[in-house]
Amino acid sequence: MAAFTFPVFDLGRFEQSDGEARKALGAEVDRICRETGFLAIRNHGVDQTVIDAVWQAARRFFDLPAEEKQKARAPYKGYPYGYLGPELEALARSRDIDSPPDLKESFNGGPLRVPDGMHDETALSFCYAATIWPDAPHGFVEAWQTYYRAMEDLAARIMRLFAVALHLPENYFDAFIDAPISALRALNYPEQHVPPKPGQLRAGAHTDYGSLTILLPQEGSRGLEIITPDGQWTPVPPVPGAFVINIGDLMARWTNDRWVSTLHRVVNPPAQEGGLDRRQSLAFFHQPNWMAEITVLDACLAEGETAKYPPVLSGPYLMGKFTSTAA
Ligand SMILES: O=C(O)CCC(=O)C(=O)O
Ligand SMILES: [Fe+2]
Repeated sequence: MAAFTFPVFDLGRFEQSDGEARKALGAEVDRICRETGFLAIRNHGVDQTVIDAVWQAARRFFDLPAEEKQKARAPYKGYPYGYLGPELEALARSRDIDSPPDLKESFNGGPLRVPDGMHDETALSFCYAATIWPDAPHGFVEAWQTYYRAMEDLAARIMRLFAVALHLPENYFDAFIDAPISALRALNYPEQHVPPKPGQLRAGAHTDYGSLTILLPQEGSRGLEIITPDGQWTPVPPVPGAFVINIGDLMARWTNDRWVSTLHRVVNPPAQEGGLDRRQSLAFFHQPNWMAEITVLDACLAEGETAKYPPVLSGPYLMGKFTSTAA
């Protein structure tokens, strides 16, 4: 098999295209989402100052003393937002694989507002639960919210690209994602002064749960790996100035598994280098509206083929996935 090349897609070029060129670019994305489920998006239009501000804010937050960070901690196990300290999550457990906790800490935030008329008690106590903001560093909340809004906008543009890739009307997904329940997570993988336990990783092998994830790994950093179509763990190379996008389980389901929600993980820095390689990342987990009904797309069913999955509601589906990973 030919050596795997990580796919890179130019979003701005797609958005300016029309006619046959647009169809061809959509077909390219369809092929990538069927084979790899991961791609880098460049020429995405997100302002670098917005990225730098949240990156620095997250770094300054993670640099605070542990007691300071704990003031913003999630108040109980399973609470979705706030600070999640070291060794509190094992992503591999989402696949029923017993594993030591991941070697990371994170800060998590939810939707910026509760939509008018939202009275669902379960939604209000889960995805619309309050984000527990830290008091420091100065400017954290503003930088976070500005980046969150930029990610919501970028995710909506990528969903339009996905609609074209699936031969759907370009605005097909718009009604499913006009009150999305996405979450933003800042991750810090500390230097490893103590060797990891057997089987312990920075992030255990998992798939993401939602429609798509917009990942920003630390520039030039190593560690993120995906299973490529040949079944091998393969490093995602740094692509300067690009976001890494991946399909989540809900999108795989929506497309009747035409598109793949690819297994990925973050491996430890090489022990021979002393484990002294801190790594930071930002992950935006895009998730359709709480009440969006996700029914296998007709466009993904060949003549005579039937859907593999019954319809699910986006919010309750996410909740079911979420509860399995607390360590
Ligand atoms: O930090 C990374 O590069 C990936 C993190 C990830 O896959 C996740 O949190 O779901
Ligand atoms: Fe992930």
